[in-house]
Amino acid sequence: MEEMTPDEKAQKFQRPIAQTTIDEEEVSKFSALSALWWDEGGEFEALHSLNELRVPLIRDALVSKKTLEEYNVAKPLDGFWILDIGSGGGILSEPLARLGASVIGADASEENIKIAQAHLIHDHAIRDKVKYVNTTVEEIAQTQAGKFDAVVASEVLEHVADANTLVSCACQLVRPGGSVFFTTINKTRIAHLLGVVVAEHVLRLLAPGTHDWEKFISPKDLSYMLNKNNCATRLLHGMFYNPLTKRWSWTKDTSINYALHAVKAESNDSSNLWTDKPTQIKQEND
Ligand SMILES: C[S@@+](CC[C@H](N)C(=O)[O-])C[C@H]1O[C@@H](n2cnc3c(N)ncnc32)[C@H](O)[C@@H]1O
Repeated sequence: MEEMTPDEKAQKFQRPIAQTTIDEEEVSKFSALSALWWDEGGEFEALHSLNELRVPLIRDALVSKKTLEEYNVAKPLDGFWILDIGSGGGILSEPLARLGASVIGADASEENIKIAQAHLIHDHAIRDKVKYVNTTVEEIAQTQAGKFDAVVASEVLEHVADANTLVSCACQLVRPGGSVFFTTINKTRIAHLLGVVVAEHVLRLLAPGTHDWEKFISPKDLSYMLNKNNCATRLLHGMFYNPLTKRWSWTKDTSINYALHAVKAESNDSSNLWTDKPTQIKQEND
């Protein structure tokens, strides 16, 4: 894949923030599938099983291992405010609330929000811990800057009109010292072959047209955007989906799916961010 020159890269990421992250076609696609969010063996099966990786990843990044082991707390995320951007049917918001977090799930699709609310209402243990709102990250950023301990955008970056805007707003919304988490798809040839051609057209794991390779983003570019917004990448993991077992596992290989955790600087001093790059970024094959 062709590398951009530093000048091209700066131009690409320094353009003014777009008005909206919404790609209407993408949002309609998910609205049309909204009845299927909680069919655990259906269209969103891979998102349900992705919880096995992403929920512990978020928990362990926010709460130290020592605290988890020594205190054996049932709700380790008690007291944490988490914004789940592109929350869909609430597949990730709900387990985060079960760990004690107060969660705002925001989705651009009204249908998704209704499904998420309808599912939540039956769960007495967490129904007061989650609030779903039909809005975008840029709207929330106008009033809630710095209010969240963590902002999560899982499997969302590859569906928005402007990833740069989403990343910038996510970084505004998190408090200094807080965390941002992304899971998404790398912009590589192998990701196109397996993530689009095989997953959508051969194995039919996803509806054809679910993903557009043009919207995929490399961990390098994502880290660059985060750095520009005062957030330093702390952890980068590849994720592999086995279509036979329908399970995910962690892998060093970030060439297809990956998870990234970044932390916002405590002050506006970004002078140390460039030295904080994860070593695994050098290993990616894009
Ligand atoms: C692949 S789903 C991921 C859902 C959820 N994060 C999960 O992993 O279970 C992508 C979601 O992002 C939402 N979405 C797309 N563009 C958005 C935007 N600009 N702002 C907020 N949500 C958006 C879609 O409606 C859809 O629910």
